[in-house]
Amino acid sequence: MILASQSPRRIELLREAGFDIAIQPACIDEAAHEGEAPLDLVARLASTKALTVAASAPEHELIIGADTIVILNQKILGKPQDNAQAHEMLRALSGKTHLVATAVCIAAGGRLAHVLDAFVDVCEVEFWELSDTEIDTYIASGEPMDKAGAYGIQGIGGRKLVKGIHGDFYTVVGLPIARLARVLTRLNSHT
Ligand SMILES: Cc1cn([C@H]2C[C@H](O)[C@@H](COP(=O)(O)OP(=O)(O)OP(=O)(O)O)O2)c(=O)[nH]c1=O
Repeated sequence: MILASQSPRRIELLREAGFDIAIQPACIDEAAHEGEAPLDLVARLASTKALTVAASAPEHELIIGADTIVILNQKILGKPQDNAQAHEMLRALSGKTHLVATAVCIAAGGRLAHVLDAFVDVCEVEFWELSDTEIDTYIASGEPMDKAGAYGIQGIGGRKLVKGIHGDFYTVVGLPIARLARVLTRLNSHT
């Protein structure tokens, strides 16, 4: 099985769940298309990652692609480019409830690479009201930089910013592992 992702969190979650995976990140253009809905974008990116790697993978190999986005008032918050953008995102999330969507796509490799299964899992996350000092202290920790929405629920973010969640914690981290494990078990029992 190949994970088409460089995310250390996804690698760790799959390995901890007992899956033996090889890593082959897919470098793709993650920009949204004009007028594309957030859930359509996240699903497209997960399947593009999986299919890009699947095309050069061995026949019958399973490839997993995933993508995570943060959605506030129908708008997508990606990864911040710099501290100023991280501040802007965290200011917008302060005191509000947003959605985190993680799309997962499982593809079969080889010349006839194709999608075997795909789903989007959504979790609701509520933030405490944040002061500018709290935001700047959090940014100074370095945690926001490689993360959608400029926070990590698994780190300091979860201990300082998050008031509550409704849904799967691991969807926010980047991979709804329990749901994915069920799909993989079903697919493996068919092969
Ligand atoms: C909201 C949130 C996001 N994130 C992370 C999950 C994802 O790794 C990242 C979103 O970026 P993605 O583009 O989904 O993934 P990635 O760039 O890390 O890896 P790849 O493209 O190779 O698959 O944000 C957290 O780790 N914790 C959080 O609480």
